[in-house]
Amino acid sequence: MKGNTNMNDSIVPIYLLSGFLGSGKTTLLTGLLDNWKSRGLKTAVIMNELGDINLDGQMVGDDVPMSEMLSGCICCTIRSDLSLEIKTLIDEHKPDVIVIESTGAANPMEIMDGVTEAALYCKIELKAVITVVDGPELLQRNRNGKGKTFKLMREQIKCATKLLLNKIDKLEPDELVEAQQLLREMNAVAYMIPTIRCKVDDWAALEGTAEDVILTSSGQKEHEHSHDGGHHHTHEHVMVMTHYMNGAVDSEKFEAFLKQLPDHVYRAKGIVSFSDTASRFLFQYAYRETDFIRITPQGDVNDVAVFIGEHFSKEMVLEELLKLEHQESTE
Ligand SMILES: Nc1nc2c(ncn2[C@@H]2O[C@H](COP(=O)(O)OP(=O)(O)OP(=O)(O)O)[C@@H](O)[C@H]2O)c(=O)[nH]1
Repeated sequence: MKGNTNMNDSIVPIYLLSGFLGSGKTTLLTGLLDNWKSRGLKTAVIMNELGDINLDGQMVGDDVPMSEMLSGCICCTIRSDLSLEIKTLIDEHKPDVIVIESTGAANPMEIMDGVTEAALYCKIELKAVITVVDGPELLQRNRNGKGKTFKLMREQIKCATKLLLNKIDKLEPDELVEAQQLLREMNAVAYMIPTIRCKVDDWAALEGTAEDVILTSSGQKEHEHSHDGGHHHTHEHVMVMTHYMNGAVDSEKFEAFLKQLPDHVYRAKGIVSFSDTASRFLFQYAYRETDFIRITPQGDVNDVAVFIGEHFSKEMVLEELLKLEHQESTE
């Protein structure tokens, strides 16, 4: 903190990133960080993952202060700690801006409460709730029955002040119109932009003003999620499986394994070492698509695979993984 003469009298803007699992929140975070950095702003990040390790953190540079809230969802287990996290980040790092990336299964209303609480003892302002929407997924979930997951998606859309309709490269023109209309029905006021890989040209429009947060958060009254007595969780049907890898696996066999995951696993990611390449990879899987990025992990990071889905067989996934590991150790 030497030489930091920041009086810290200014109000620290907070941005909340929300969106369903795999919609593109981390992709957007990377863009926001680059943008703020290029303007000389120091950003701090609060990340929350459902599961016990934070993989998205690997995508954030060493120079960005980051606080990780793991094992659970900000809104339920550690909601009151969120305000403390915010205060600690401000005291220790004096950031110009804070961004909170919430787990895809979180209800942003609860996180907004935590941010509001923090405002009691530090100078912060929730500037925008940015919800990233997976275009194809929205249309599909809207057509095929409207279960709990769809409800959660709608909550995230409803309380947004900024909506990114993402993955439009996977939509036909008429589907794009349909998705835009659907978003407008759910949220008539938010600023909305269609994007591919969350690419935004007008960052200023995304940063927005505080007024629109207040405007939409008044919708909170309609919101039935209660933490007293009933304790309804909007995401109790979401399952997570974490497996720490026991060794390297073959890259092609691993990719084939990902592509054959049960339908109910809608998200997987992790860090793997391949027996046929020298470096480690961050892998991503969302809706039948895989993505591999070569990485040099920060600090001591284990090889691990995390699977998120609704009621899938953890045993079956584990069995397949062990088979892949075993094949390599015996060859
Ligand atoms: N085709 C396509 N793929 C995209 C687009 N945006 C993101 N992706 C891919 O979708 C996957 C998920 O993106 P992330 O940014 O990690 O999504 P996320 O919301 O942070 O995921 P979680 O943190 O797991 O909830 C990655 O493999 C991205 O490369 C897009 O516009 N089009």
